[in-house]
Amino acid sequence: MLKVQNVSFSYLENTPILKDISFKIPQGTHVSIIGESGCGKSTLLKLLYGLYDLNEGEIFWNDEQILGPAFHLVPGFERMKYVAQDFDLMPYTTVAENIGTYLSNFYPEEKQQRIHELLEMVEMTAFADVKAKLLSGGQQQRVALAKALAREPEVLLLDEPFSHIDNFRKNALRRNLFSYLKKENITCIVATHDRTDALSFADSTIVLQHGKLIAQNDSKDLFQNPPNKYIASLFGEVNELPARLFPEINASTETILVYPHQLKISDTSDFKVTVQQSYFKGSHYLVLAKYERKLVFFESLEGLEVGVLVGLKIL
Ligand SMILES: Nc1ncnc2c1ncn2[C@@H]1O[C@H](COP(=O)(O)OP(=O)(O)OP(=O)(O)O)[C@@H](O)[C@H]1O
Repeated sequence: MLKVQNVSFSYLENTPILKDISFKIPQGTHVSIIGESGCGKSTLLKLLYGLYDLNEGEIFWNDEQILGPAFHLVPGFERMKYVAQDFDLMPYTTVAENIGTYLSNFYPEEKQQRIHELLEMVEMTAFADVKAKLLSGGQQQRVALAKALAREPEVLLLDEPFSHIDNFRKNALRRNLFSYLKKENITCIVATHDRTDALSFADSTIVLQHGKLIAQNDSKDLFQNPPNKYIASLFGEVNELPARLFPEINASTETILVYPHQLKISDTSDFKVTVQQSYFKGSHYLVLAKYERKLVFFESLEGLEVGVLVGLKIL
């Protein structure tokens, strides 16, 4: 169990970055940390790893306290691995050697076997003998992941781990990686801007806003019942509309949050919007429309002409 208790931190005096953060993460759980840029996601991961000294509070992995550089010559908690946004590879060393950095040379066959397994997992076998500096950003990111897993950590901390990887590889890699982590019971915490990391691969999600933890919940619950617009908007476009526009539902609040996929074109609806723009998304169009002076997003199977008036209801 990872226990974070009332943690506060600032890089500079009088500029608090994280404020009174507390949460618990059971072993083997996958958690995503989401929040707008600059809210403190990377900083939180660094604190969990022990890279900085806390101003207040405590962090424990089981019974062991995670302490910062004031207490350790080499910062970083040894049962964890942290993959930063800058990958931290040795540029003039091959991919295979980079992955094997933390593996003992005492058992060369086992070492080669393990490197081979990891190369396969991140689909980099063909690049085993290529020097890291010659790789693309996405390839470096995959090597950094493999390197972090070489000596299995108990906790894996990932900062935007798939940000440089193309969609096709990203999905395959995510499936491989997260099923491997589950099988090995490795706890994984991912700071991310990608809603798929949270929705498809995380058991629960922590939401930060201005350095405060404002929600920690099952990822699906947070998406389906977002407590506020900030949280809903981290998952994509969202409309905040007067509840009176939708007599078909019995809302207890004055306004309601509605995702674009929850709105449907209806000729009989009195809630009429004027189409401004249709954006093709592959399987559907995201339509931007105006209701009075407010922007409204909804989905449509067909692109709609600019200026057309359509009625909308809730699905
Ligand atoms: N080394 C540092 N010294 C001083 N301030 C810093 C340092 N690193 C980050 N900050 C500040 O701390 C705040 C939080 O930064 P952090 O990188 O944790 O945010 P983030 O949520 O990970 O952002 P992003 O999503 O853009 O990566 C920002 O205001 C940033 O400017």
